[in-house]
Amino acid sequence: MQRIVVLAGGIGGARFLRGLKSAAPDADITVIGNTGDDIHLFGLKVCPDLDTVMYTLGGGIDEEKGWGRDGESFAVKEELAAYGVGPQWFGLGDRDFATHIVRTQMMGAGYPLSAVTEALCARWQPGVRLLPMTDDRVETHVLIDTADLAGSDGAEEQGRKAVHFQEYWVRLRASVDAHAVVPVGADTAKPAPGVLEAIAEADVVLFPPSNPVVSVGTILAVPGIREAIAEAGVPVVGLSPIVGDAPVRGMADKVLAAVGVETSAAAVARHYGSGLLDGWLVDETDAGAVAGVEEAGIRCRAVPLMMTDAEATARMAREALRMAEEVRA
Ligand SMILES: O=c1nc2n(C[C@H](O)[C@H](O)[C@H](O)CO)c3cc(O)ccc3cc-2c(=O)[nH]1
Repeated sequence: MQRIVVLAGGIGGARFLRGLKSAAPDADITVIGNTGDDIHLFGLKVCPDLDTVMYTLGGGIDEEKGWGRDGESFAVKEELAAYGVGPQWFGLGDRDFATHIVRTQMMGAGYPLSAVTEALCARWQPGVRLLPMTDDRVETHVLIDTADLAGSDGAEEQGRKAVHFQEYWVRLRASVDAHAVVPVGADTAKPAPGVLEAIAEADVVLFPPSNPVVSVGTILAVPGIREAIAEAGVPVVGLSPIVGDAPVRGMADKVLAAVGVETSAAAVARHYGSGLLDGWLVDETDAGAVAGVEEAGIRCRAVPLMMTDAEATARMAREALRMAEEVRA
């Protein structure tokens, strides 16, 4: 049986995984999920990327938004607002709240996030083994100018401030410049149980079209994970989240700029580098980038990369697996 390890962020990773499951129905898939987006709200631990993968593969996702539960209502959020308790900019629905309550309760009882994730997945049956990248607390913070924060009247001394990734992404809609992206806690985090073992036993490692900085980049920032992938000696193939010099969805350009990477399919491949990446798929629109990526020592091909429907997404997954076989040969 083919053993596939996938490093996944939120929506892009989850949708790609759906395609991968249909392209390789018999494969044993382990997903290493980003937890740098996690946030504590109302006393609850919220894990957006793990939940997005779990709900998407388990059939409980809001398909239109790509995050949160289907058939959602927002009574709790409205009641909290009536008490003047925020933040209101983060849309937690009633059904979703139940997940965070169960998670927080189990963690309060001493279970690590990896065990809690397994327990939540017992209900959702995502058809993959979903592991958080770490059981330790990692929080991605984004450094912005204080002048860009609402409420700043410009009179106070101007400087820089680190805000939680979700505040940057959801409240500020990544509308202001990011000067740095810091996965706080990553440097001392340990890979969660099973992560290094899954990588060591993998036949192929895939980077879906997830955000290279705040999703895949954060997972790679956990000491030991990047090294394990580089040393696994198996094909590592990625799919570009950048098509035609713009992110397919989300605002990846903002955080790419913060780490000094141009928003292009070729620049993202070079950012990962040939020491990590063996193969890279770019969209047909970016066929002109293929030669440059190959010059950087990474096998590259242009194929359709828009996850417009299940079949198109499955084709992308098949192309990634085919490229892995070519690399292996
Ligand atoms: O744009 C939004 N994204 C929301 N997301 C998505 C999420 O913040 C980001 O898209 C990811 O963290 C990026 O990978 C949620 C995800 C959850 O699991 C639970 C609640 C939310 C709420 C929002 C929201 O209000 N607005």
